[in-house]
Amino acid sequence: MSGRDETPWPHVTLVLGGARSGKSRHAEALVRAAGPAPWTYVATAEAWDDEMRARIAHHRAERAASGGGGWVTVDAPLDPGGALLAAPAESPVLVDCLTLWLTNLMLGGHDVDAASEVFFAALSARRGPVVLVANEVGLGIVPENALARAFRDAAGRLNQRIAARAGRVLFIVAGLPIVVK
Ligand SMILES: Nc1nc2c(ncn2[C@@H]2O[C@H](COP(=O)(O)OP(=O)(O)OP(=O)(O)O)[C@@H](O)[C@H]2O)c(=O)[nH]1
Repeated sequence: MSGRDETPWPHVTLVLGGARSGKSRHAEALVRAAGPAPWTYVATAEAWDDEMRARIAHHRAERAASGGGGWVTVDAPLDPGGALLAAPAESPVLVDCLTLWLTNLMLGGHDVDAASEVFFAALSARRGPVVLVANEVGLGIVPENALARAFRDAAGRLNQRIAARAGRVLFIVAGLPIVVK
């Protein structure tokens, strides 16, 4: 016995995929289909430079176009669990993306295990549907750099832990979903 809470999360969907695989678009559609607005978009990305600002503006415009004003965006680069708990009860929530959250934690020198437990507790407490987006980062060659290897391992472990408890897991390839669980 690990002593950890490992109860399942039937209300959680994990959407995995590589960069520009179409996972965000697919996840947004799942959230819109999961229940009426408001749909909470928990963003873990930070706009470090002009390219990222443009990327974020593009995503916001796409959500406005597809969601007709139904999306509420919450920035949570370090505490997506807090944003989950603050979202209206029962309403659908999207967290995009866990891998960037992990990056923020590791680059900021935070305790990844402790932060993960806080996030998992928030997932357990939530009743409404939650869609989590994460990158599948381990399909390429082994990185030469130790930090990149540690990151790749941490991302894979996080995905496994969430997939084990999520009610549904999808892998998006070239815009198309493969049902994993
Ligand atoms: N801060 C902030 N970030 C956002 C917002 N909308 C989207 N993002 C971020 O944009 C990122 C996803 O965009 P991309 O990097 O273009 O997606 P991708 O993972 O390469 O491609 P796909 O697999 O096609 O989704 C996520 O990390 C989001 O957090 C927003 O309104 N505010």
